[in-house]
Amino acid sequence: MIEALRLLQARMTGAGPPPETVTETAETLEKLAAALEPFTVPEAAQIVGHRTDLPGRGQAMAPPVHIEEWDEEHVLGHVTFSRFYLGGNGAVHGGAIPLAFDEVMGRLANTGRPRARTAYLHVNYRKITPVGSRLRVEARFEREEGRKRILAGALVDGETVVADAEGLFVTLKPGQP
Ligand SMILES: CCCCC/C=C\C/C=C\C/C=C\C/C=C\CCCC(=O)SCCNC(=O)CCNC(=O)[C@H](O)C(C)(C)COP(=O)(O)OP(=O)(O)OC[C@H]1O[C@@H](n2cnc3c(N)ncnc32)[C@H](O)[C@@H]1OP(=O)(O)O
Repeated sequence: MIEALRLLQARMTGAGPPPETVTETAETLEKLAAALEPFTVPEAAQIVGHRTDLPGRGQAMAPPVHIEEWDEEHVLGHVTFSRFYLGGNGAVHGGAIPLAFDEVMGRLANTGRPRARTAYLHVNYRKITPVGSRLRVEARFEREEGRKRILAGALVDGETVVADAEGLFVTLKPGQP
């Protein structure tokens, strides 16, 4: 279902369909939304966001980062930004890149350590990030200072770093949401 939605997002973004196809598509989507409505559940019971075995934990919003290596110190993976993530002129939207970093660095920050949330994410856009290219995703745990965890990440196209990031993740106090 999530894979199919991702495909739909990409196809819809890239489409210039005739009015009758637009109407038909909208009706089909409304029917699908209505079919799912009776199955609305509390957050803890939903599938999306909880499937750590799926790219982006099953969130169709998050770019589909495929994790290849993952331990307490580093994460390695790859991602291809589909047409859905297009900003303009073949480049990925600047807001989609932090989504990928937050997902990967947030997951790393929360691996083998108490829960932490993103306090900041500083992203450097070094080159345009091309839509449709398979990119390497890297993240590493840099250091810990009390409740603060500093992580680094990079998005690499071949040998070229297209974006890199520093993230601060702060350990949550008991009872902190
Ligand atoms: C969504 C996941 C949730 C968390 C994970 C849960 C379970 C994990 C399980 C599996 C994980 C799998 C995947 C995870 C994938 C993605 C995770 C994404 C994570 C997120 O996407 S999460 C959403 C966005 N995130 C927020 O929604 C945070 C909103 N915010 C706050 O909740 C507070 O703001 C908080 C808690 C951050 C800090 O608040 P606080 O009151 O507890 O602590 P305080 O302010 O005292 O800061 C303590 C020290 O950090 C320094 N400090 C703080 N902020 C700073 C900043 N911006 N710049 C520079 N320094 C800063 C202070 O200066 C002080 O430093 P010092 O001690 O040296 O003075």
